[in-house]
Amino acid sequence: MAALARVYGPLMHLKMGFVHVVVAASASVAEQFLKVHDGNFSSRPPNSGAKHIAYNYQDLVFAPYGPRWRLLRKICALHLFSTKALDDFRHVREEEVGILTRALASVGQLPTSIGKMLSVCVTNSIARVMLGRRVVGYGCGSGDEMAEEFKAMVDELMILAGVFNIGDFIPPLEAFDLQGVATKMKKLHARFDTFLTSILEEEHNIIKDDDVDSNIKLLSRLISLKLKDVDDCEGERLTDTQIKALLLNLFVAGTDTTSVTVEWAIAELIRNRKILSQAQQELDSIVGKDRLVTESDLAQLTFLKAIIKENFRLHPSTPLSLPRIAHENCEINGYFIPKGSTLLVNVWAIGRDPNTWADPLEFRPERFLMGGERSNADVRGNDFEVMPFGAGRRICAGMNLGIRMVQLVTATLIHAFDFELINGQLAQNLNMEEAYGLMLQRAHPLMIYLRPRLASHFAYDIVSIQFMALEINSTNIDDLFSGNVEDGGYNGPPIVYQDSDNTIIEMDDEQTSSDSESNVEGYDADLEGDDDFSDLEGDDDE
Ligand code: HEM
Repeated sequence: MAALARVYGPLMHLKMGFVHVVVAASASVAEQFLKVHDGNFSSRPPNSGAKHIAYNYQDLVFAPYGPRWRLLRKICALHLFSTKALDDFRHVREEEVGILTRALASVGQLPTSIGKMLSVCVTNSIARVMLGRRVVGYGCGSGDEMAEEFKAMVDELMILAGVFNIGDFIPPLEAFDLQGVATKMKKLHARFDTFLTSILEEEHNIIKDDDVDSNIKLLSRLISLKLKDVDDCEGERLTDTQIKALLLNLFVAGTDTTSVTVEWAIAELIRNRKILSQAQQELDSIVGKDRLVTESDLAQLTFLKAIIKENFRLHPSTPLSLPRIAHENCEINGYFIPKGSTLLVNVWAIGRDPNTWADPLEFRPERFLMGGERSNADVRGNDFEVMPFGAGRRICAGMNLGIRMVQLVTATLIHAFDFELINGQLAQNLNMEEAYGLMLQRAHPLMIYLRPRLASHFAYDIVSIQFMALEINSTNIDDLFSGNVEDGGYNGPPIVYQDSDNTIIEMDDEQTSSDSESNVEGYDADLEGDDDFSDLEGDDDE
């Protein structure tokens, strides 16, 4: 599509089956759609994934713009992604990144598929916040059925989401399900629903048992919001189905987007050694070599943040963002856009547009530093030249969490390790090919050796855990500390903790062992409403 735009211009019309698709491929055209005409493009087009997997549009990602979307979005903005909510769970992310670091350090001389490890770290960070438990382990061939099932479902969902389903573009053929996509989606939905229903039922029981601490988990908070009215949502109330759909969204939208971004960043840094050592110098001077990076260090890591922005420019994890649909006819840059057209914003092409960026294919974080060509540019939807999270009303709901996680994990990895390619491969020959799909995956997963570079006792042997704040149940404590790969838990040397009085506690062996029917509503039912959420979004200013 980027190549087509070079021939046909930054505003293109494609006819895909019965569907009119318009593609925006320059910053100024994207601004027209996502700022000037954002209200007209604030729903997503109908699609089989939303229907068969996402509880028939009962989720946040695909809900039509209207009261249901507003309710879910407000709940997320206030309870999940506000600065306060993110700060409350900062320790969980730091602990999970600490566990990742330990796991990577314990791999020793073996090559590591870094992307897989990153995915486990991000998934568990979200799971512990939402559910109070980890759901995937670092071990392979895990004996933990739930973890195995979860991982298999997410992998299958990613494959199905990337399939070009003919029925979505030629509606009369939808019923025939020529590729068998809808059938696979329905089966996958049933598995997800069993998984999510059991989690929800368990949580309902805990709340009935009057567990005072359970409200720490965000899932309990969501359940407690079920009976409450939320302003401007026209009496729409949260249902169990919507809670399950939201959980599904958070795991699917929040995990691979983040881990894939970090994997690209590490690949870029391996190819650009000078930039890597400049970042390591910054980290050594601000964090030192005796501990891991924390979220409170991030504000001071100016160069690291420029690296992350440059990486978002070149490797946005959803290269065509998520589609939108025109609610009414409109005119953009003199072109008539008919009602019902699908909008794709080519975020990938915009980030590489030679009319905007000097040497667009070069990895040059300095462009985002003082005196650089885009020193003030941000990636939060205000600058249309670089918008990995989209923009406007439907901008990524988890953006603040995504940015924090990408910054923290990338900073920790480059601070704690040096990287070496396998088989004596030269950095300049590293294959940077991209795979086709909804998500911008690497065609060749990054395989590397990791060489620890910090004082080992502090950085790799101590994970500072505040026991009081931990929300993991007993089963999952086993997973977390298990030295047994078969359990799907952490497999490394004994973990030493520091309690709140800074007393070092070494864990001994004993301690270390171990309604799926959607509430179907007319899709077009509630496209009205005109809200600006700028006041509600977590203001996670750098
Ligand atoms: C590097 C990390 C991430 C990237 C690059 C990313 C990117 C995006 C993009 C491009 C969109 C579509 C925006 C639009 O239509 O304009 C989106 C939507 C969304 N994202 Fe993210 N995302 C990331 C992380 C997360 C995380 C961590 C979560 C939650 C745990 C999340 C949850 C969502 C949700 C719920 C939506 C739908 C919002 C709506 O339709 O109102 N994302 N994301």
